[in-house]
Amino acid sequence: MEEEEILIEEISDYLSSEIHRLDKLKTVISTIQSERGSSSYQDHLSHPVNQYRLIRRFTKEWVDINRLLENPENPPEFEELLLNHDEITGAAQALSRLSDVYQIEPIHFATGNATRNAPQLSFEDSFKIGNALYNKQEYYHCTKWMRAARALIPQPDNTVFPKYSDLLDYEAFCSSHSGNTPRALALTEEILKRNDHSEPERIESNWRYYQSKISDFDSFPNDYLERPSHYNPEERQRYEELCQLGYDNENILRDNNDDELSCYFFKGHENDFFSRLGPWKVEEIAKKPYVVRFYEILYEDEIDALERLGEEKLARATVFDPATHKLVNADYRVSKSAWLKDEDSKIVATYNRRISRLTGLDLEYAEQLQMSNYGIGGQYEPHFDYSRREWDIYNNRRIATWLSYLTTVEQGGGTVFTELGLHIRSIKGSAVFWYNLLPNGSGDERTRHAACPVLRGNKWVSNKWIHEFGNEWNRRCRLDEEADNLFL
Ligand SMILES: O=C(O)CCC(=O)C(=O)O
Ligand SMILES: [Fe+2]
Repeated sequence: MEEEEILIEEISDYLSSEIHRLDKLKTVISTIQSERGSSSYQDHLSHPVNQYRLIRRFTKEWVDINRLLENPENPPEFEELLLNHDEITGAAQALSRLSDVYQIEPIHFATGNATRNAPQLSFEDSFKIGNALYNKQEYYHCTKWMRAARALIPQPDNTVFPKYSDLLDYEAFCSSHSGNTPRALALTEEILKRNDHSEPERIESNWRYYQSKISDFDSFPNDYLERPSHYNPEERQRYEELCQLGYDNENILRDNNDDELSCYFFKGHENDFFSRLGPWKVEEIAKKPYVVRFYEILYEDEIDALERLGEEKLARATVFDPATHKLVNADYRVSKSAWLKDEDSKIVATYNRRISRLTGLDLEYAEQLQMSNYGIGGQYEPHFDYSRREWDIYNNRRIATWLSYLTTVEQGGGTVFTELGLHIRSIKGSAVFWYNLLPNGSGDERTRHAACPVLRGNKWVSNKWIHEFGNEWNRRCRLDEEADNLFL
């Protein structure tokens, strides 16, 4: 009887720990299920908040599940899907970038007011994002996310981690490091008043420290936060203002309305019978320099095929290790671009021929077709497409760019020309063309441009960079004139 009693106790312990384990598993899996929602994957992931949450699940919830499954005989194998914490940091930085460029306060991301039909972030998520930024010493953004977490924390907070006082503590530290010590002091005083922090001595010593630093700042407004400066603040501001045109009112395309622009049907170059029979819709976007958009330049099935080819190459680049011929868990960031050759598909070759026919330019020296997919907050800061390195200047630079859009982005994700004051929306099936070099061969600085971060949607573009060589007769060297139509 005694032996049996011990056995019963042991089995009961075992049972209750197993029940506890299974309960936990159940809770985690149902959290995951509820976050996944019921819309299509494409639609779901068009929201940056959902992209963040997917990344978070593979650093937290699935890691927990993996641990909870340690004993059973046949656990599903998914270790190679788990992400390390850098991914959360990347996502936190991306959300903060969106917050800066589109002037959306983190609390609006958290409450679902940032994009149409947006999901919400919990206070834990806001804290986690703030914490990742704290670890990266990005105190300006850390302050904002901690503040959002504080606004969202359930009250009273006895059962949650972190507690309200912990959030105050983080926010105080980040405020102080972003230059607002009076704010840090006020927040620390609030912690002391609450009298529920687990390290009261540390909080008191913080309070003394902030107090000692404060005298010079007396007249600071309480919630003042200075945004860290950028290496080129004026261009940065122009870039952000132009990007903001793509946030909501999609009809506004430009803030510069000086040129007389028109739309026309383009019947092609001499001997282009194809275009004469089926002219192309062209919209002039700027005259000097000449920038045009072709509409309906790619057909639906071509777009699908190009995206598929691009995706295959992107996927291979991230998970396939050619040295070992094995699937590897790449810890470097996912590359965004893939290059497509004529031989990859008839569709690529056909499209390249079309580009050549419409621009009147020879593609023998052109680069392969580049496919780019922008991830969470994906962007490309202001740049020139032509090289400005000394050596390259005499060596076959990119004379022109043919930029195709394979998706329509719901919010954000336009291309902006910072010198021209232009915002070009990403419209599926269209392509924008411009010359990067003046007819005398020097770089045209007015072509400085950038890709705005994708706020909502999925952005696929493709670049075809056409070079000088082979085009000596197609676009002749001239000293004084600039291109003011497609064939100059
Ligand atoms: O994606 C865009 O809108 C522009 C991309 C770009 O400028 C580039 O890849 O050079
Ligand atoms: Fe570019």
